[in-house]
Amino acid sequence: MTTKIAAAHQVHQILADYDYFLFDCDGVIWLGDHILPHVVETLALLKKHNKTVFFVTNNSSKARDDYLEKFQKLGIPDVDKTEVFGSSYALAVYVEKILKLPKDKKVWVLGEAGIEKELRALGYTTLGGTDPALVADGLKFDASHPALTQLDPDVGAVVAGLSLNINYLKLSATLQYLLKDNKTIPFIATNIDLTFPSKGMLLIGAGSIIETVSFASGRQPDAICGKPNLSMMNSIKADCPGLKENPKRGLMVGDRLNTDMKFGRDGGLDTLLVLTGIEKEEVVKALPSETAPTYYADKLGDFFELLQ
Ligand SMILES: O=C(O)[C@H](O)[C@H](O)COP(=O)(O)O
Repeated sequence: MTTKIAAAHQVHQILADYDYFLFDCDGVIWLGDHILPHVVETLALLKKHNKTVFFVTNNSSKARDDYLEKFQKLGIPDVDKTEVFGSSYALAVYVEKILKLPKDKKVWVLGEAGIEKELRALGYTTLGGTDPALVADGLKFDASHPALTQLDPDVGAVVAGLSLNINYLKLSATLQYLLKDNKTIPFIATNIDLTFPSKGMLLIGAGSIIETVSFASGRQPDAICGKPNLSMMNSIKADCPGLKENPKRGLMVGDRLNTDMKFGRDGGLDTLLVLTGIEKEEVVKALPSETAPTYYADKLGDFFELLQ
């Protein structure tokens, strides 16, 4: 059973019950480059009430510094890098801390600049990714392309995420590394979102791209670093002892059940689903209590609007 937030007294109750607000971004804060209605005012309201806010996004196309620019551009001021947790950053930390990939090993990237930047910031050399040789204008597929025929022997990990400039060459080159050395090169993914909410439509999500190379290689990723993986939650809790001690004072706000809501629930937080991204109200209302969000709302901006 879930409760719809539709009245001012419910917003007051939420402000009284929670100190820590974790926000998903695509489909909650913005759709592409469009900020959703009254999000700026809602975030300002939370700051006014001294709430702690984190932005937790599975979108790996940007690094944390790029997100700071995006927040600024969309009129959300004063976001600090420590408040932004992206799957590109989570993946880079995984490669360094969990996989312990030596820095003289290279990383093959199926994805965008966000992953490359976060890996390079930790001292890794990346291949693939946004390399212009793989996306040149008018490039026709050629099975003798060096990306397919001259595999780099120093590649020690294959990472995959949202790839907005995907093509057959990039997918096929990724497949070569996944098959190489009897399929032993570690395969790390950012996230499992099958679709990507954009203004007025759904686009192909990172999960669908990763599924393509998984299917072709017969391999599943060795790790998926974004939501709902709890290593991201543990990093947030490590930076926020209050949330760690009392997760029930935390509210995870998202638009997708199998990533955002599961992430919040598994982390011991209460959850709020907004209907501006992936899920539909009739689905949410019919969920059994184990998977239903604590609350749902038409949009995040309702917090502000209901108090007017
Ligand atoms: O396909 C993807 O990577 C996701 O749909 C998308 O970018 C998720 O971002 P989030 O909703 O976590 O901000």
